[in-house]
Amino acid sequence: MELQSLKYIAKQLMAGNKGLLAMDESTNTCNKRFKALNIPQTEEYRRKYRDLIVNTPKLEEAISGAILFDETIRQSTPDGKLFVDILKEKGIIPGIKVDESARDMDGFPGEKITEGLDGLPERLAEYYKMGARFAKWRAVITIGENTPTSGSIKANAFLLARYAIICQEAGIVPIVEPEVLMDGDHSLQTCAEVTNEVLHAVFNQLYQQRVNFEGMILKPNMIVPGIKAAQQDSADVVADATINCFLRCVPAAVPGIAFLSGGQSPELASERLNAMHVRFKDKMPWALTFSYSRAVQQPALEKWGGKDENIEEAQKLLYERAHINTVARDGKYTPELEKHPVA
Ligand SMILES: O=P(O)(O)OC[C@H]1O[C@](O)(COP(=O)(O)O)[C@@H](O)[C@@H]1O
Repeated sequence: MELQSLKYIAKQLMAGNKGLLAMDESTNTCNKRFKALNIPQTEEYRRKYRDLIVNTPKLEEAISGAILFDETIRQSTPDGKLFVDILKEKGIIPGIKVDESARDMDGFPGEKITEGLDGLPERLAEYYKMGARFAKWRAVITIGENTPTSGSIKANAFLLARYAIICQEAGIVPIVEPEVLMDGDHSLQTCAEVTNEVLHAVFNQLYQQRVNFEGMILKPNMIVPGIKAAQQDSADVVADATINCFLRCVPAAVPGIAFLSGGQSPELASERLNAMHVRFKDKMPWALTFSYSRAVQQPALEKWGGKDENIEEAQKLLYERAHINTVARDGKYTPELEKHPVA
């Protein structure tokens, strides 16, 4: 595949102050989130919810690309318009999650492995025809007493790299997502050490598998303490730890880094992204943005609650959260913005 077109897509995805919208929750994950809010866990309700998202007014002002799930890329509005076509008309580039989710890793208690390479070239060819121009694969790394092991880091990194080169050969920009989970009570320092090791392993494998760094995007975790850690560090500390780690591990040829939110609150995810832009303005070789699922969608999902009469208000909240993150990408976020998100 011509590198020029991969580079062009990656550049468009990272353009201006926009970010990526992760709306690719697998059926299991989506149902889990619906269940917590007593929303029926059916295909029709997942369709209704994704309909609400893609039809959110002004979404394209804040979002450059949207990652879809296989079920979603085939879905449409009640009058038969494919979601993927609605996104394209808005100038939002459609993307597709192609991994088959993380599952328990055989022989490695407490760790996960993400698979999904079987038939990938054929699946990508179909998604390309449907309009997808980028893809995503999420590997999961768990911090525990005896984890992560080097065996699981290597296996996940290798699979990420094979996925990435297969995408590039199909003309699709791979988003490479090695997520070090926030679960647990570990310190920020531990998250930094593990993330450092994981990113080195991932870029080593990407290099060995001949992935073009110019034609990919990295979707990493921020370096944060575990959700149950006694000490919760400030946004500035998180920003310094995260960007200093990336400066050591992520080649300058990579055009963009787009964060997952990983269970941070929407406010923290915005505040931390902002701190990185304030503290490292003009010092980062890559574009840095968001690719949040929960930290952008959660307030809207809660407002919707499965009820048609709440769609408009939920869309407003979705747009506001996406907009706030564009402000954070400009390094202009203030907590005040939470009260009056759109001037
Ligand atoms: O359904 P899965 O494979 O568990 O993925 C869950 C989510 O993780 C993400 O990669 C990141 O989501 P968060 O921003 O909520 O952490 C999303 O793109 C995806 O929807």
